[in-house]
Parts: sequence; structure tokens; C-alpha cells
Amino acid sequence: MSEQKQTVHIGTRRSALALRQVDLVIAALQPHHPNVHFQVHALATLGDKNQTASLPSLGKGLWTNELEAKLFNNEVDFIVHCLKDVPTTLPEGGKIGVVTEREDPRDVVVMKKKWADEGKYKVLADLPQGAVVGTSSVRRAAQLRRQYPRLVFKDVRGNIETRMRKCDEEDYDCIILAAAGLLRMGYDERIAQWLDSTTEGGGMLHAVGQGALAMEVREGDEKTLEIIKPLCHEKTMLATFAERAVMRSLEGGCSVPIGVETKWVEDNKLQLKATVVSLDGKQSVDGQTVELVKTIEEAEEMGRKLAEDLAKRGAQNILDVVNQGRASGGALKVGDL
Ligand SMILES: NCc1[nH]cc(CCC(=O)O)c1CC(=O)O
Repeated sequence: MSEQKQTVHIGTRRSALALRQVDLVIAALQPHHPNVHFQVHALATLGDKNQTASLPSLGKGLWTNELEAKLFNNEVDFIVHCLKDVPTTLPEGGKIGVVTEREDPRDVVVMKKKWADEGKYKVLADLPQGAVVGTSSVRRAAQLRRQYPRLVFKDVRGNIETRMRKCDEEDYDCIILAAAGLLRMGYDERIAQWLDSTTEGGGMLHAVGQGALAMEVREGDEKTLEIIKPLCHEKTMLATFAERAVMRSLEGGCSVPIGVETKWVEDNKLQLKATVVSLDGKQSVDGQTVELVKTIEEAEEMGRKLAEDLAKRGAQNILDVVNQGRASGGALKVGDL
């Protein structure tokens, strides 16, 4: 008699990217658990439903709250998140059990199709005075304002396909996206320029956790943890937990102008860079450190220490202005400045 199949329930957003990510997770887990049926539960979160408001105005948990409700009422056994969308402090009872091996964490430029086809503009430095860059990320807008003060920044909301369509058809010259989303969806050919701390002409540091997937479980659910742990990538988990500690210590959220970059420079030595930039791009505080990191605790302590260094050198003042502006309903759209 065939062995009874066990069913494991997975929660996910229902965007094309999120569904693609769950497919990748199931394809990687199934060989480890041939007798498990993975059942996908997809839903729209606040961030998916509200495609018009600025991201900062939607608050923390805009990509996760509804999924965590299903986790805590036992409708799902774990959630597949984009780690960068997971607030740095989880609700009571939630735990990040697994972080997958990271896709390329960089941000990239997608040029308007007309410009790409004509070869008119290839990189940000080619764009003329007043050219329009689409992004709803204050992190992206603040850093690029600093590097390219002649450019104009304008909100662009929606999933990857929607944002590329708006770029091609509406009043944008380019948009800024995460490479990871484009690569997972097979849109590699739309990548015009890669942006990181070494980009010629001016780049930027990526979002905390960008490019990594996180699997959230109920605290103490060792059974589910046992099922998903084959996908845990230690170096990515350590690096992203150091990044998350920077943001947590600066009391930032998903929508604050904090950029990071991590790199394993020797076997167990982690290089951590971070930057905090004012929304208008005119003030910034940058820092970096290299430390021996072998445990989550060491990773988080590294992030905390760098955050304290940044705060002492003016980063906290920059973030206080950002948060005061938000509290008074100030500039919440990247185009408001
Ligand atoms: N909510 C936006 C979001 N969350 C995660 C990704 C990219 C995929 C990743 O970082 O793993 C994106 C799209 C983007 O920033 O362009």
C-alpha cells in the first residue's frame, strides 16, 4: 500500500514573482521529501491591493501581515517571503527559519524600451537634465539624487510587469528594480545597468535582505523547520542578519533611505557597508566594517555596532527628519521633494 502523503501548506503573495519563487522553493524541496505534497495558499497583501498610495504611507508589514495571520491560525505551515519585505522585528510567535542562497542582490536600471531599442541612453550617466527615473523606494531615490542631482524621481507602483509597462508607455525614461526579481522572471535582457558601490559614474547600496528568500515559521514548529532546512544557506543567513541588525538598530523600516552591501572577503570574514542618505540626497553618512562572523549573534552584533557608529556620525539625525516628515504626513512620495 502506498505511503500516505503528508501535506505541507505554504503561504505566499499572489504576484507572478511570488508564485515563481514558491515554485522554485517547492522544486528544491521536493527531492528531499518525495512523500510530501506542498499545497500553495496565495493571497493579496495590503501592498498588493493598494497600488496607488506611496509605500511609506502603508506602514510596516504591508507585504506580510495577512500571510502571518494565516501562519498563526495554522492555515499555513510556513510563508515564503522576499526577505527585504520582512520587517526587522517579527510578530510574537514568528521566526525566520530559513534564508535561501541569495540571488544577485543589486539594483538595476531598466531603460524605456524606446531608448534601449534606439541605443539612445545606456546608463544613468547618459540621461539628460530632467530625465524621469521611476521608483517608489526612498532608498533608491535618495541615493540616486545624491549621485545624479539633475534627474527627476517619480513614484512607480505595481508588480514587475506593470512597472516595466509603465516605464515603456508612460512618462518615465527608466525605472530602478531589483535584479533578483527580473532574473527569477526571465527578464534579464531588460537590464541596462547594474548598480552597486563600485558602479562607474555613481551607483548605490542595495536594500537590506534584497535578493534572498525567507521562510517564516511558527516559533517552536520543529517539524516544519526540519522539512525546510535543506534550503537554508548559512552564509546568506549570516550576511542578511547583519544587514537586518543595521536597520533594526537605526529603527528603520522597509521604507527608509538605508542601503547596505555585504561581501565574504575571507572564509569567515564578513565585510558590511551601510549608508544613510537624506531624502533630498544632500546629506549622507557612510560606514563599513570587516569582522569574523560565524554565528547569528556575531552577525547581529556586527550590524548593531555599525549602526551605532553611523548614528553617532549623523545618521540618526537624518532618519529623525525622515520619520518626523512621515509623522506629520510630509513628503511620502519620492516625487514630493
Ligand atoms: N516589494 C518589492 C520587492 N520585494 C522583493 C523584490 C525583489 C526580489 C528580492 O529582493 O528578492 C521586490 C521588487 C523590487 O524591489 O524591484
